Amino acid sequence: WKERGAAVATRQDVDQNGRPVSKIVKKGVNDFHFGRTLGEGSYSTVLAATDRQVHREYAVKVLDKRHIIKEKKVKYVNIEKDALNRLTEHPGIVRLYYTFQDERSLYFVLDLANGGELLGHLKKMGTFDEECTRFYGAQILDSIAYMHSKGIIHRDLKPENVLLDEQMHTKITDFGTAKILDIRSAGGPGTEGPASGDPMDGAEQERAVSFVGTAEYVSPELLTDKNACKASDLWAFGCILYQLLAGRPPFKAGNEYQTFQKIVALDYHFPDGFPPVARDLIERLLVLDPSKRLPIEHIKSHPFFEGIQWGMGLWKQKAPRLR
Ligand SMILES: NC(=O)c1nn(CC2CCNCC2)c2c1CCc1cnc(N=C3C=CCC=C3)nc1-2
Repeated sequence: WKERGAAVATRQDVDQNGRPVSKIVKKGVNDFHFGRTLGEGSYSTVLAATDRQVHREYAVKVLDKRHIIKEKKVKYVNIEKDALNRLTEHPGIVRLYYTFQDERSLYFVLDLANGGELLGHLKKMGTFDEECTRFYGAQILDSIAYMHSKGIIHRDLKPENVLLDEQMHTKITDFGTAKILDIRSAGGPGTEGPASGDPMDGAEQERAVSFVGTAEYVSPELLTDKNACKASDLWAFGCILYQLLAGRPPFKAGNEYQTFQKIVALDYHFPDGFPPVARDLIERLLVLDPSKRLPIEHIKSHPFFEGIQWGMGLWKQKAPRLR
């Protein structure tokens, strides 16, 4: 694996004349004390780890080289690393600090989210109230907006991949199934979306061509024409909002195939008492035609998010007590 773009650690040192110098030091596995297992994948294990020099906790994702090659996942590993290297300046996304490798494994040194998964807290509570749904929904949306501005589609957004840090703020993780769009549609000056602001205009630039995702949150376009686009993340976002308030995802059946049938038929219902303003927003996200889903800027100004302070204020404020 080429170590490209990975940040390396620097250590403040002094030269022979006592002048401060920054020395590039490459961290290695011996620089960490490994602790509990946080998660396991088909070719990776994520462990809590403490950097022995600076006594700081991280999550270290250990990827087995032989497994990656055997399961033909080299492309996915490089996409994950490249995606994470593009997403280093947002509080709502697990940050990759640096990578290193040894003979057997690759190591991704990442933010540790000590608060566990949003899904775990939802299961404990049953459902979230509107205030909590508004706050967590806003943080997730703000992170999606940042990802999309950097030309990254997550493609597997779900409550299991929304982690919580010590302040109970969200951190989105697991970019192993992300899609990196070409620079023209990444966002930023000169690559703004067309006048309509519709995330799907110029769709030929924004389409990705491979199948990924978790059944309950997969968008209809991924099932019908195998194409993911930025609006596919907004479909998953609509499913997450519904699940926070209802305590279950909108599309769930006895098996994956039946779940897929419900999705492409838009076969879902709101439980009695579901908050009407939230229902209005979700109905504008769970739309079969991706080009007709509410674009992010319109979601932010929807009445459901009234009172949300978008931008850094959202990340500085105290998280509401879960109830
Ligand atoms: N696949 C990953 O990159 C990844 N997987 N995990 C653990 C998973 C457990 C199942 N649900 C999805 C996440 C992590 C990361 C990134 C980096 C990362 C940082 N902090 C945590 N923290 C956790 C704390 C308690 C329970 C689970 C995870 N976990 C991870």
